Amino acid sequence: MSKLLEVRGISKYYVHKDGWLPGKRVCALEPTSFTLGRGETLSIMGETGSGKSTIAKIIAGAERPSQGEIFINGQSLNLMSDQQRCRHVRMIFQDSLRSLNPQTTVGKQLCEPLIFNTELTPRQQKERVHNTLRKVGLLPDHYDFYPHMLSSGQQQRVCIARAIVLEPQIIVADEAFAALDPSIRAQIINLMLDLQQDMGISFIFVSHSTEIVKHVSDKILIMHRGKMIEFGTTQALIQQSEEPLTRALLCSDYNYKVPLNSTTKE
Ligand SMILES: Nc1ncnc2c1ncn2[C@@H]1O[C@H](COP(=O)(O)OP(=O)(O)OP(=O)(O)O)[C@@H](O)[C@H]1O
Repeated sequence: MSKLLEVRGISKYYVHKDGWLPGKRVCALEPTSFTLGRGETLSIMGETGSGKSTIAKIIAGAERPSQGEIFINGQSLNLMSDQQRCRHVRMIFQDSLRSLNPQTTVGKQLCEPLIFNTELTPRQQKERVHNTLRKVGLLPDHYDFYPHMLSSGQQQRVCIARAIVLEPQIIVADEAFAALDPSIRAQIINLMLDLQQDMGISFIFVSHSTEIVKHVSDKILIMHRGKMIEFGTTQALIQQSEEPLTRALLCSDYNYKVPLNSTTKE
């Protein structure tokens, strides 16, 4: 599998602006490195506050790392414009359904990334959006619908359409499907896997669901208090890991309690 993404030593410190200790530096992510191949799926697991979303946001460009660098096809993301980065990596957020604008039609919302990031003419934009709607199992007619005219499953498909309309190489989904009804969630995950097959997209999922992680992942990264505990293929981690946290997250028959003081290091 050819290397698409290389994450090299990224870390993140936040400085508290208010609260009890203004000015205090908090380490959300210690230097972390891993790679991902084209068309592969990586899941990031770990308890709350362990740094999963921080990794996701840094890869998607929503946060800057304090240190380290990320390469896509050997090209540093630091040296790319926002436009270039958008064409490589797109993110589906936890509250993606709420990120749809209720006052704008689906078509206009899907055209927006094309207007800002491509040279396509309005006619080509519309054509690309129609094709993208078909790819996610919607109809070209949905172009003129407003979000409230769609079911939650259809709205989620619009969010996926918005992520793939620029034909990125990587999609980062941060707990994007957790709030969905289980039957819709299964359909949406199968849709993502079909898109991966058709378009060769690599996925990075942040997930708490062992079942989903085992079903979709080629590789898994386990986080604890801002530190990478383990990174490896799904099979290797399930069959060979001796890390208590990995086994607790992946093997339901393993009984391990995450220490109560397992908040992020300061
Ligand atoms: N903007 C911020 N300012 C200060 N601290 C932050 C900020 N964003 C995240 N943190 C802290 O960094 C740590 C890691 O947060 P992160 O959101 O990456 O965790 P997570 O593993 O995704 O948690 P969850 O599963 O609950 O979403 C947490 O302690 C969090 O409080």
